[in-house]
Amino acid sequence: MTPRTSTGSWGRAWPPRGWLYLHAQDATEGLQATRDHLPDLILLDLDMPGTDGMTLCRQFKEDPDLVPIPVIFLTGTLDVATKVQAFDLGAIDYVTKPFDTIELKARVRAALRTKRYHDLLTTKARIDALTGLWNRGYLNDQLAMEISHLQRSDLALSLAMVDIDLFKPVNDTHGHPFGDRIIQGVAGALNRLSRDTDVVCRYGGEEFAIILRDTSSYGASVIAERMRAEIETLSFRLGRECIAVTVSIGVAGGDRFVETAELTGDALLQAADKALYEAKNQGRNRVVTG
Ligand SMILES: Nc1nc2c(ncn2[C@@H]2O[C@H](COP(=O)(O)OP(=O)(O)OP(=O)(O)O)[C@@H](O)[C@H]2O)c(=O)[nH]1
Repeated sequence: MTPRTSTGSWGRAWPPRGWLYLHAQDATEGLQATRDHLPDLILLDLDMPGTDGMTLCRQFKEDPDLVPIPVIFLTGTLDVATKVQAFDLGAIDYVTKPFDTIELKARVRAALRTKRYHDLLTTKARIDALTGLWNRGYLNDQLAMEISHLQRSDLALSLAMVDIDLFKPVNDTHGHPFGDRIIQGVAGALNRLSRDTDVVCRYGGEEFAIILRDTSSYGASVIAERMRAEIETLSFRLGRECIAVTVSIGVAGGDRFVETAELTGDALLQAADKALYEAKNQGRNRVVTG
């Protein structure tokens, strides 16, 4: 059964204008709707046909994709032990029926505000300060998530590791601040040449990693070659001098793994890293697909 958008049984005052309200009849439908729509907030009853609200809340909180979504229990159950259990499971609020619509809306607004702060902090903690790209922690999380999605679908996934060639001499000759400008310039080019759905990260130092969603290893090698060629044309001015840099790129695709079980984030990272090492060995400024 498909959850419907509606004004629910709370009359015309609900939902407030501009909010989309999805209504599910039971836990199975609720879990599916939550996975499909990733709502900003969940209002959850305790007594439902089949699985009860407490069990469903535990399922939300055990799923890495759903755990950040605030859950407000909306129930007729008044006893303190149940309330404590709900909060211990991760609920953000507990409202008992009959409730006042104005108060409920205020509690929903407060929960959404808290979620926005949480999202903002989470995002900030995952951004590399020098380049504005995602950092390594975010890459690892996204890679794990993408691979788990991949194992449930037919979509492709590739990873490219990009490393600036002979960067140490650039730093040693022209200084660290100039080296930083080059890292920023290369980061900007990688970002420009990626699709919105790609995840471009600074992996560390002068190394970058790009998750290419829905892309075969062949497609990824074409994109990587485009990036390599573009970066080669960049020129960084320092006084009267113009400095150019090149990058080596290692590409690994999920399609190269015969056994799906062997495809993990670490395995894809290792395969891309091995290809990068090979690109360096072959003379740098090239793309190698593993
Ligand atoms: N300016 C600057 N330099 C950095 C940063 N992080 C790492 N580096 C420098 O990047 C250089 C990396 O050098 P190596 O790992 O020896 O590699 P490379 O000289 O690029 O040589 P190949 O990778 O073999 O082509 C080191 O000198 C690091 O100090 C940073 O944030 N800013």
